[in-house]
Amino acid sequence: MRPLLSWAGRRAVLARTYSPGPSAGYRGASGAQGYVRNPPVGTCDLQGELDRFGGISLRLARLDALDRLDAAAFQKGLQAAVQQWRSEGRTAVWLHIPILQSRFIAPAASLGFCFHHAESDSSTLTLWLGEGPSRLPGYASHQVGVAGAVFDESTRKILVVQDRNKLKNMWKFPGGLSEPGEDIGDTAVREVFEETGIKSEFRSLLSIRQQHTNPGAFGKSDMYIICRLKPYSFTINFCQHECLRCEWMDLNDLAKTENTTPITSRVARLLLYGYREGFDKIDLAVEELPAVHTGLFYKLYHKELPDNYKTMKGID
Ligand SMILES: NC(=O)C1=CN([C@@H]2O[C@H](COP(=O)(O)OP(=O)(O)OC[C@H]3O[C@@H](n4cnc5c(N)ncnc54)[C@H](O)[C@@H]3O)[C@@H](O)[C@H]2O)C=CC1
Ligand SMILES: [Mg+2]
Repeated sequence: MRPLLSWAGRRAVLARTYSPGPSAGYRGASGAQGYVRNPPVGTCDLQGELDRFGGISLRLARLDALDRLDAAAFQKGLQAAVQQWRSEGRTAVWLHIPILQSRFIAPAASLGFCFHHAESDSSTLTLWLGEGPSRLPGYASHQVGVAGAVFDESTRKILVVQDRNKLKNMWKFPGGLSEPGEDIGDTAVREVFEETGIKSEFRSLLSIRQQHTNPGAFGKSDMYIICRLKPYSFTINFCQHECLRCEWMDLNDLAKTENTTPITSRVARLLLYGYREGFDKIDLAVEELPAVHTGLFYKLYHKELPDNYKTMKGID
């Protein structure tokens, strides 16, 4: 969550606080423009940035003096800062701690901060200062897995694998977890290639499964998305670490076999229906559209609109 302020604007609202120093005259400067020169050695200069929700973001990586500070002095400084931010009516504190400064996590927790999330090199803790229960948004609630149903219309064969790491060896579609910033279709194509050696291209999205407290999702929920892919190579060279078997199987056989998972069986029947009646009956196609607020682009998946609805011509 980045403040929507220019650097000059942000400087104007920096909330600067000092813990009580040994000598007189060093008090916490209140007000948005507070400033104190030459803070005494051993004190803690905690500058935060105001966000658009009235919260303070405190990034320890940007504070040079912290290298020489011990946990107790940090706790004192943070306590004074929180007190001041509370009196100024701030709603929350976001505390970003680089992994090498993790000694500051426990002092923050003792003041009521809780973990919000962690990345490989940092953690973020929050403290709600506003009225009533916290309105801060939680972190990620799902992991996203994507599989590719690679279907060759000319032979009516579908690409299936058996997972080496499962207790029961059932046929399923190759797939795996999406990487940060990766489009759903790109995950399907990448995972299919990594696991089977088959090259393919994205055609459509076929189904979405949501499952809570999935054992492989570190306590989070799992979103498992199956895409229809079209192959453009056919020689299997499967990954020995992940797969036990890999085959091109007749789609009818996959739709009928009991040696598969319920979701694979259901999607096999869906594909059979699309193959016979037209894929427009089952496909969620993708289109890229511009986002209004960010200027970025996103992918929208939905059933194809009839032409007259695309143009809205001849529609009341
Ligand atoms: N119903 C179905 O047909 C199935 C659906 N899924 C879904 O597929 C997605 C995940 O796909 P996967 O193929 O499992 O992921 P993946 O293809 O991204 O990674 C699987 C590989 O990661 C490694 N790995 C995973 N956990 C590990 C651990 N704790 N320690 C060491 N290595 C580990 C192993 O090498 C494993 O073979 C999820 O969304 C899941 O719900 C998974 C299995 C069956
Ligand atoms: Mg996999």
